[in-house]
Amino acid sequence: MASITEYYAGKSVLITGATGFMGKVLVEKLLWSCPDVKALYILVRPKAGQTMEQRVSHMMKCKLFDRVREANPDFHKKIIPISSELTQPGLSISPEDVEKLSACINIVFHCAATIRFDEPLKHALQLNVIATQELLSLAQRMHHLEAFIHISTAYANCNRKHIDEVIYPPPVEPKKLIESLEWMDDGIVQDITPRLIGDRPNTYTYTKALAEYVVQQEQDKLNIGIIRPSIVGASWQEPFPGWIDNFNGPSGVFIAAGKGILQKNKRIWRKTPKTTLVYNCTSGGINPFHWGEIEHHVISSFKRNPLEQAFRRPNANITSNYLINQYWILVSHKFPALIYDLFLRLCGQKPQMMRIFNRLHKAIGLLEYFSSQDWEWNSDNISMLMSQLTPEDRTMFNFDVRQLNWPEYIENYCIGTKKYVLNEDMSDIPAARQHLRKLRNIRYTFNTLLVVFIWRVFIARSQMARNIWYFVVNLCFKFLSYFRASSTLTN
Ligand SMILES: CCCCCCCCCCCCCCCCCCCC(=O)SCCNC(=O)CCNC(=O)[C@H](O)C(C)(C)COP(=O)(O)OP(=O)(O)OC[C@H]1O[C@@H](n2cnc3c(N)ncnc32)[C@H](O)[C@@H]1OP(=O)(O)O
Ligand SMILES: NC(=O)C1=CN([C@@H]2O[C@H](COP(=O)(O)OP(=O)(O)OC[C@H]3O[C@@H](n4cnc5c(N)ncnc54)[C@H](OP(=O)(O)O)[C@@H]3O)[C@@H](O)[C@H]2O)C=CC1
Repeated sequence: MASITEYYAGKSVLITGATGFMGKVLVEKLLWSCPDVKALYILVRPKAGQTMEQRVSHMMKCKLFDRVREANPDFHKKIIPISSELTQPGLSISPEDVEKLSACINIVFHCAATIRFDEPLKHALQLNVIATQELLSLAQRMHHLEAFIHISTAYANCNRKHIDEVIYPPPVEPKKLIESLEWMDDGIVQDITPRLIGDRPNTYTYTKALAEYVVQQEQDKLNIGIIRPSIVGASWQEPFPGWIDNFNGPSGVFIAAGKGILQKNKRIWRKTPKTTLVYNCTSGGINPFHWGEIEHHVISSFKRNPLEQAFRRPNANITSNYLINQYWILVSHKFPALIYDLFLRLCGQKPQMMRIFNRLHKAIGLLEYFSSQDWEWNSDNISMLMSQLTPEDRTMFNFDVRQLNWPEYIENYCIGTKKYVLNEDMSDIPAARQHLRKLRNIRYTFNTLLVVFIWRVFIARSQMARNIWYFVVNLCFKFLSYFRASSTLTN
């Protein structure tokens, strides 16, 4: 049997979403571990004032590609950008490019998607479902296609508690939904979205479920693999530990905790985990790690490697109690934010803390569905795949999460958010630690003054408080006298 590296030798691969988080990692891994791959065709659109070429050249300068660049400075020659806007008919690929792709592509990886939880349904449907259909049509024109790999999510079927490696019936027939939404204006679609998505939390998981069904419909014509990762954080080992470039999933929450703008958090649990080619890529069933443990390691990691200019000391206590949570939001988030914004206003600067907290609460609200429930994923196909690999491939393409040391992973993850998401320098850590010590002293001083103030107010108003106070002071005095007398006798 050919090894994976041998299999890719001389092959041409088409990748959508190559400029995204997962796509970039895939491009890097293919270039590194399959150096004889013939070409990687990537569908890219112009964006944010940058042409397709500028975007690709910028992407290839990313630190992620350091080892590939070092091994082969000409690696960019294997990357062939194809202009494509996935929301347009025919993916807006030129007829010449369609010809080219039809003639040479052997494997397709479909990573592109909108992963926003608050995406309007029409747009999520357009990108996650209709564009997938278009890509499948294109794939059918490819004369040498061997596999179509669709990247889904382990949460596509999050309305179920036990998720097998099968395609479940879709919540609605995609074709009918597409036809109905076509004539509706955005306002109507927004109004009926909650009814449509039903027991799913957002348009993302809903449209990803529809996309799986759409892909499965082509299984008689194409060799299809559906990959369902759960939550993808920073890189584990390759190309180096801790690489991450976004705030998605839990990363934004980690950063918020590290910056001290997440003092208390809602309760989080975690207990994660056959048509033949669906792969649930989850870790909970094999190497579980609970949100409570994650919290502990994230906080202690950020105390060792603090982020710059933290608002408060890293913290995030998990609570399931709604009232306690609301209390901490008020006391630990809103009140300090208000004071800080007032301070900024007095200094003639624009207030910003309240805005950051509101954004954070919105993000946490959207994540809460996932962080407060348990799912059980069957991952037999993943285990089977692992057992079929040669020992060399198992090392080169290591996805055995049993070997993952969670505390070490979380440490690298946190350092990765500091270095690659926030672009902070590791040499600033001593200054950041000094800043945390200053924050701790401010907190102690503030708390002491607060206690003294409250007590003084209380004493001034209540005879009973005064009596208790005199009783306690008297008791302390007596205890001290007794202690002094007994120590004089002993001497
Ligand atoms: C230390 C305590 C830890 C204890 C553990 C606690 C963990 C709790 C968290 C649990 C997380 C559970 C996560 C489960 C997720 C499962 C999902 C399924 C898996 C997937 O398929 S992955 C894809 C998931 N998709 C996402 O994660 C995207 C979610 N994001 C959004 O939908 C939007 O970004 C959001 C949150 C609605 C915000 O939208 P908007 O207000 O329009 O802002 P922008 O997106 O334009 O961003 C503006 C600006 O803010 C930055 N940003 C984005 N998100 C965050 C964030 N969470 N925290 C901080 N900052 C964030 C963004 O980069 C932009 O910055 P610019 O500089 O570009 O302006
Ligand atoms: N990250 C995670 O934790 C998980 C991700 N997944 C899945 O993995 C896949 C990739 O996710 P991830 O890399 O995190 O997402 P990103 O948001 O980082 O990347 C999305 C990619 O899709 C492209 N794209 C979006 N809209 C268009 C468009 N209209 N035309 C052309 N390209 C477009 C983006 O291009 P551009 O740069 O031009 O915007 C980008 O390359 C998705 O299918 C997602 O569902 C599944 C589980 C977990």
